[in-house]
Amino acid sequence: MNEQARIIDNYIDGEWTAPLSGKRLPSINPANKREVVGEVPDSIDADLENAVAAAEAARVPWRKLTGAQRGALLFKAADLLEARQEEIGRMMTREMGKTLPEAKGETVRGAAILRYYAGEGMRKVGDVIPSTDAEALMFTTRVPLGVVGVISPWNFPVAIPVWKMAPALIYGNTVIWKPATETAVTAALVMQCFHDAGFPAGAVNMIVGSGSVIGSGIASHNGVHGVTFTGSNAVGKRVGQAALARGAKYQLEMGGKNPVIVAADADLELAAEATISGGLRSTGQKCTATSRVIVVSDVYEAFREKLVAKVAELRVGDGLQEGTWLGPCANESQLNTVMSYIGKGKEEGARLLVGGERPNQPELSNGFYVTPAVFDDVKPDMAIAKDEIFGPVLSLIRVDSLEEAIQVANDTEYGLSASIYTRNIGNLLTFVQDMEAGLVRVNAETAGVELQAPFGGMKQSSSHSREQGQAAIEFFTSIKTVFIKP
Ligand SMILES: NC(=O)C1=CN([C@@H]2O[C@H](COP(=O)(O)OP(=O)(O)OC[C@H]3O[C@@H](n4cnc5c(N)ncnc54)[C@H](O)[C@@H]3O)[C@@H](O)[C@H]2O)C=CC1
Ligand SMILES: O=C(O)CCC(=O)C(=O)O
Repeated sequence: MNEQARIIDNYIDGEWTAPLSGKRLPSINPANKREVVGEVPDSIDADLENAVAAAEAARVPWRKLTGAQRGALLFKAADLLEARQEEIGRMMTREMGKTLPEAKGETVRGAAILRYYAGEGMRKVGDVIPSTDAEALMFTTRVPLGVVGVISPWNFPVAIPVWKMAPALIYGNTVIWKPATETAVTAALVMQCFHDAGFPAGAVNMIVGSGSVIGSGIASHNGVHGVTFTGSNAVGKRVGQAALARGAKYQLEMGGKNPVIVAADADLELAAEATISGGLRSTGQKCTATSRVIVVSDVYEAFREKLVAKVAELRVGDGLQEGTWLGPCANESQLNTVMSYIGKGKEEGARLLVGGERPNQPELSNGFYVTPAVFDDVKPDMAIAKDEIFGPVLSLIRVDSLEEAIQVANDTEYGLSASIYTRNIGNLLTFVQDMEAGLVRVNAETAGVELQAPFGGMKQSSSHSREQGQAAIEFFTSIKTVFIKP
């Protein structure tokens, strides 16, 4: 990697390697589309072949290290990531727009994830099970899948790939990582931490290129034994089908249309703050972002007034500038999607109360900015209430009772995260029991994933698998049942 010019290479077999196509794609600053942050590889199948060969050659020696030895490398990578949080955070902000405090926070979170999984190298991997044969010893152990493909999106350029790569590596797999091209310079800085930590050649590799060539190539390559993906539903399904067709293991983490329910007894101040933080931080570009705000009629007007007043105060701007609360959309196509949903919302009869416009300050004119929007009078069958927008758009939906609130909240093809604001124990227990989501949160925003707990969705939000915490071992290993007789 050339640090000065930010010309990024692939990382294969322990070395930075130029793409065989000789071609690179620009990585653009969404706060200023004239600023090219880096030139990143536009790789071809032959680059992927080299990475698969390197990961395959490394896989037995890597598996044969002890968990403690692998863990020591993860601890080193964590220290480097943490020490470089300023540089990595700034690059993340320049590549995808989230504010610098969020970007640095995410980098530190990456270090915490690496440390958590470093410790996993010393924990138990199986159980002793009584055999029906009195002389035999029967137990389970776990073995790595082999070569794991990691396909990651641009919205969490550090945390998501790290929460996939760290468990893959600690359990003895080798890795081929395809980051999103939009954030591939940040990815290269992460990769440099693994390199500097001293991982053996081939244990972890990075190939940058288009999804249709490199992403799809990983999903369908017979030399890749497991594929873990986070991104859109449309692509996730294709990845899953390609892996299934050749008998590989796969894990998909996809969209959400996450509701917050505001009950009649809610602390409205807290609920409004959490709706804003959960829905609009990172410019609404989280799969756990709040987008449907379901409010019981007793407090509807009072809550709406608080919410709109607070949203109107949020400062949109360059994520590197102090005081910016909300950066631009990550890329032009994301901005176009958001603007088209704002148009659809108006056409379908919802009332735009605030935001939803391109800001008119001259200093923002070259960025992919949109002011945070709140729609009123949203009906559950409108597009803005059904589709994942992945932008700073909140939809207020009025209901008459908690029962109706939960029914509306569940009326979606997604089931990732949901939250409720209430102080009534009956309400919260009903919500916890009846809500169809992988993550349910009471008096807390819908976003906010803890690395030591399982994370994943129901319905179309995931392949029904879970990531993070102890759950990760289920994907990244296979159980082997051992029966031994003297
Ligand atoms: N669940 C989540 O965290 C995310 C959801 N999204 C959703 O997806 C929408 C579009 O965003 P995109 O960046 O276009 O997401 P995407 O699903 O196209 O991209 C995610 C990753 O998959 C790769 N990819 C693309 N096409 C592929 C293919 N045919 N085979 C294998 N890999 C492929 C991409 O290069 C990237 O690394 C967003 O508006 C949002 O709704 C996007 C990013 C993250
Ligand atoms: O809310 C978070 O911290 C993680 C969200 C996430 O996984 C995503 O947006 O893809």
